[in-house]
Amino acid sequence: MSGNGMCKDSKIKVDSMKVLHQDSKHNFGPNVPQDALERLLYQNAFLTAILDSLDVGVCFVNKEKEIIYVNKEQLNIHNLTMESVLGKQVGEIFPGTGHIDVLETGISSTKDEIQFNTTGATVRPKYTPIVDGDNNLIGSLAFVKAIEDYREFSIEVKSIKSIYERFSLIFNNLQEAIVAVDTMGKVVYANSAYLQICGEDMENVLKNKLKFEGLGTIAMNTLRNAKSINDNLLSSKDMQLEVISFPIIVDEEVVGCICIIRDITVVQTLTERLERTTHMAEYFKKQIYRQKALPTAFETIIGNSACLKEQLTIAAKAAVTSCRVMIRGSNGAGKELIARAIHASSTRSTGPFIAVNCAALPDALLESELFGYDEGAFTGAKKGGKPGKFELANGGTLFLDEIGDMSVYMQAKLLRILQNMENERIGGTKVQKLDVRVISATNRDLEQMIVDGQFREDLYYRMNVVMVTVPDLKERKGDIPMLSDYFLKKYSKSEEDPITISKEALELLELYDWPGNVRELENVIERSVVFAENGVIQPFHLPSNLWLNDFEEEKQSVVIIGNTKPLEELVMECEKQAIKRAILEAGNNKSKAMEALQLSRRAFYYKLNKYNIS
Ligand SMILES: Nc1ncnc2c1ncn2[C@@H]1O[C@H](COP(=O)(O)OP(=O)(O)OP(=O)(O)O)[C@@H](O)[C@H]1O
Repeated sequence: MSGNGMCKDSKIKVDSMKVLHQDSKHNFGPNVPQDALERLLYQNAFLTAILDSLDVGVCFVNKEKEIIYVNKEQLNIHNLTMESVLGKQVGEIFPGTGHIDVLETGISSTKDEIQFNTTGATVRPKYTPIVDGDNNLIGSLAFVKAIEDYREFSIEVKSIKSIYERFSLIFNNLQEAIVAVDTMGKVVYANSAYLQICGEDMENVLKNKLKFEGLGTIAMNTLRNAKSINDNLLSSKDMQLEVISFPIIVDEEVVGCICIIRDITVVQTLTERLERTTHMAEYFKKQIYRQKALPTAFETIIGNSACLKEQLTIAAKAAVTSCRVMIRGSNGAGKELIARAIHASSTRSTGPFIAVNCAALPDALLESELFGYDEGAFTGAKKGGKPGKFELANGGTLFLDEIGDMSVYMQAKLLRILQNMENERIGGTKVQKLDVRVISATNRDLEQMIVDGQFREDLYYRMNVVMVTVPDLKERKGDIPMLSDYFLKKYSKSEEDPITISKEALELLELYDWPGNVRELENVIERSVVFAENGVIQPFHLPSNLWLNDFEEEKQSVVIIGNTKPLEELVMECEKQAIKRAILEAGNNKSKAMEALQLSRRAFYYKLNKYNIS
C-alpha cells in the first residue's frame, strides 16, 4: 500500500436503497409495489449496463461491510467472479481495502497504489462514503483503476530510454558525425563526432542551429521535401565533408531530420594520390607493354620463355634503328631467324635480305662473294663481272653469319668497307656508295678470340653496336611444347588434321638437352612425323639418342612407358616397344629386326601378332 489521501467533503447521497444488481439476493425493503419493482428492475438493468461499460472498477459495500455490487471491470482487474464476491465481507476478499476506513470514518480517501495479496492485482482506488437522506452512512463506493496500465507505460518509457542509451553508445563511437534537428532546424541530438567537428560541447550545440554553412539548407530541403539527400559535398575551413540527410517521419508526419556527415578530407587526399599512382601505373604498364609487344615480324619466332622474350625485345628495339646488330648464340638457336625478323620489321623491309655464311668459303672466294668482281679480275672471272653481296644488299640488310670464323685477312677487308660504306669490286675501278645494314652472327667467343689475337677488336666494336644473345634451347625447355606443336603443324601433311605427340614422347623431348638447339628439334619432329602411326608420335618414333642417351636404365623405362602399372603390363609394353624399335631401326626389315632381337622366327611372328604390329 502506498499514498493515502482523505477527502472529507466527497459523499454520495441516496434517498432510498436501490437494487444495483438483478442477481442480488438482498432484500432492499418491505412492501415494494409491483410497478415500482418493475421500474426498479429496468433502472437496475440500465445502471448495470452503464457501469459495466466503464473501464474503471466499481465496488459498492454496505454498512455491514458486505460487497453489494461490483462491475465487470472490477471483476476483470481482480480476476474474480460475481458469485465469489457478492455478499462477502469486503475485508476478506480485499484485505487492507480502504472501504473499512471509509465506513468507520465516513471520510472519502484516495490511495496511490494498493496491491491485494488475495487477487494479486495492484490498483489505484478512490473510496467514497454513501449516505442516506438523513446523512446516515449506508455504505462505501470505490472506483478502481488497475495500475498495470501505468506499469506498461513506464516499462515502455524505460525501454525507449535503454534504446536511446544503446544508440547513443553506438553513435558516439562512429567516425561519422550525426546530428538530428527538429522541424524548426533546432539541434535535438548530436553525437561525439559532430561535437568534435564543431569544436563545441553538447550544451552549446543543442542551443544553436546547425553549424556548417550549407548544412542548414540541406536539413531544410530534407524537411520540406520529406526525402533523403545523398552525396552533398560541403567545404568547411580546410575540411571536405560529405553529407547524407534523412527525414524523420512519425505517423506520416515529418518531425525532424538526421544528417550524417563524413569528413572525407583524408579520403580525398588519398583518392587524388591513388589517381595519380594509377595514372603512373597505367603509363608504366603501357611502356612495359610497348616493350613486350613485339613487331609482327617476330611472330615467326616461337617461344614464350622470359630469357628469349628479353632478347627479342632488344632485337625489336634495335630493328627500328639502323644500327648494326651482333647476334650471339649456339648453332641452330635461331640467330638467322632473328636477323630476318629485325630486317622485316625495319624500314628496310622492302629492300633485300642477303645472308652470307662466312665460315663456308675460303678467303678468295669469300672476298669475291662479298665485294664482287669485274670482268677479267682473275682467271675464270665471269663475263661482265659479278656483283658482291654488299652490292646486292644495297638498300637492305646483309647478314654475315659465322663472323667469328672469318680469317684476319678478311676481317681487315670487312673493316674497311664497314668504315667507308663504299664498295669497290675486285679488279674494278668504280667505287659504289653503300646503304647496307649489317647484322652479324657467331657462336664463337669473340672476346676470347680478341685476347688470343684471332679477332680484330676494332671490327668487334664496329659490328657490335647492339648485342642480342639467343639462349640455348636447354635453357628454355618450357618452349619445347610450343615449338613441337609449331613444327608438327609445319610438317603434317594435313593442316586440318595435324600429327600430334603423346605425353610420354613430349616428356622425352623435354628431358633431352638439344645440343643442336631448335634446328635439331625441328629435324626430330620432321623425322618423327614420317614414322608416326595413327597420327600420334610415340616415344619409339623418336630417334634412339633421345631415349637411350644419358639416362640410367630404370629412369629410361619409366619415361618410355609412362606411369607405374602392373609389372606384367609394363613388361608387355616394353616388349612391344622394343620390337617396334627394332623394326624401325632395321629399316622395316623384319629378318634383321628378328636377328637383332635374337628371337626365333616363330617367336618373332607370334609377338608381332600378339602386339598387333603390322
Ligand atoms: N624460336 C624459333 N621458332 C621457330 N623456329 C625456329 C626458332 N629458332 C630456330 N628455329 C628454326 O631452327 C632452324 C635454325 O635456326 P637458325 O638458322 O636461325 O639458327 P642459327 O642460330 O642461325 O643457326 P646457325 O648458327 O647454325 O646458322 C631454322 O629452321 C629456324 O626456322
